[in-house]
Amino acid sequence: MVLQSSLKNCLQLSCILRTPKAGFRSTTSGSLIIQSISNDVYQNLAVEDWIHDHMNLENRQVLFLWRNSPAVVIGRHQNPWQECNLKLMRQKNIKLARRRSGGGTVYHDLGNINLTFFTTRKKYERMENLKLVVKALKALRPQLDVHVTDRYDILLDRQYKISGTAAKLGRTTAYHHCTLLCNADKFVLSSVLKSPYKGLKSNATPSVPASVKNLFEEDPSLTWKMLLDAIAEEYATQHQIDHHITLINPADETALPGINNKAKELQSWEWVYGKTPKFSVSTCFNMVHKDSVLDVKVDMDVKHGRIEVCHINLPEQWLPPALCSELVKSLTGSKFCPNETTTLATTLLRVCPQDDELHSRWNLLCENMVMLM
Ligand SMILES: Nc1ncnc2c1ncn2[C@@H]1O[C@H](COP(=O)(O)OC(=O)CCCC[C@@H]2CCSS2)[C@@H](O)[C@H]1O
Repeated sequence: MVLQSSLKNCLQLSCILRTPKAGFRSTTSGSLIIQSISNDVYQNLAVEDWIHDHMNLENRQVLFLWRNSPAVVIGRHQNPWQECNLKLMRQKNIKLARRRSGGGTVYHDLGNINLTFFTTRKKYERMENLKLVVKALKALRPQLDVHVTDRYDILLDRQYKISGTAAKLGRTTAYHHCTLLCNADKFVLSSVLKSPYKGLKSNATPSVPASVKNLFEEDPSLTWKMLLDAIAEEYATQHQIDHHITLINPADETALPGINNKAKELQSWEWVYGKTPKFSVSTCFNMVHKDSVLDVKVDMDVKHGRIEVCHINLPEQWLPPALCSELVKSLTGSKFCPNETTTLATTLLRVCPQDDELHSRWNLLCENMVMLM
């Protein structure tokens, strides 16, 4: 398989991809296999958006191949607080992305391949695409026991998930995308996909946890490049095109006009957290102060990622109600986010009465509130 130089290809691609949406080509063999040169999850999701919004898929189908540096990708209608361990992700520098398709939460790193199949809405066929992937795997290693389930997972050895699927159906165009676990970090995968929250209630789509396995555990002689090539080969055969992969640079505004704005939007707090369906948190924590332990109960309603209603229940003797309601007042309307809460707590503590005892109690309460987020 020849991977041509990215620059040359992006220039070619700018001509191919920028065929006006209304433009019409009379053959179906204009199908394309493209691969991203970026490992940035937001840029790669932006490529999906771009193709979905700008390409005429009437006479051409597109297969997009991409890999990301460590990231957790939640579905369009999911709640990140419910699906993953955000604190651990911040510590490990693992990005959080919300995709435009529905479904559950998955972990990506360079040991995971993503495949996006673009078609018209009419030709959208998830089962056919997944069968193509299975066929490619079998062509490479006939002994692999891989099959597609009725929920569009690909299983290895009848029990281990190696691929998860999601889709976006637009008015005229559609895409189906799936993962393929090659040698992703399974320890990180399972630890980041565990939420520490107990009292969280929401109608957000829940994920369906599964036992996962990497293909390379089954056959260490495989490489991700071999898998990509095998899939490209099978796609090319089925679409009667040449099997070469065209490299694409998702930061290339000339080839993909408007792409950088799409990536920016996908990275914004408003999209990633703000699109979370309304949820509530009811929780308790202990505050150890001097020799006593105090139980604090907190109830919050969160809408568009912002605290809409907040109740903090703690004894009047411990903190004057006026101080507690100052905190509640500034939390209301603010982002359900540790950074924002830390900033507003710092501001509040500056105007707190210069009483050391009260100051330290209030500080303790603020610290505990930050830890909830
Ligand atoms: N990378 C990867 N591949 C396969 N399975 C995974 C992966 N990461 C986690 N999981 C397992 O799947 C469940 C969630 O399964 P669930 O069925 O809830 O969700 C999915 O499968 C969604 C797939 C989305 C694919 C898109 C393609 C391009 S961008 S993301 C999770 O709890 C883990 O047990």
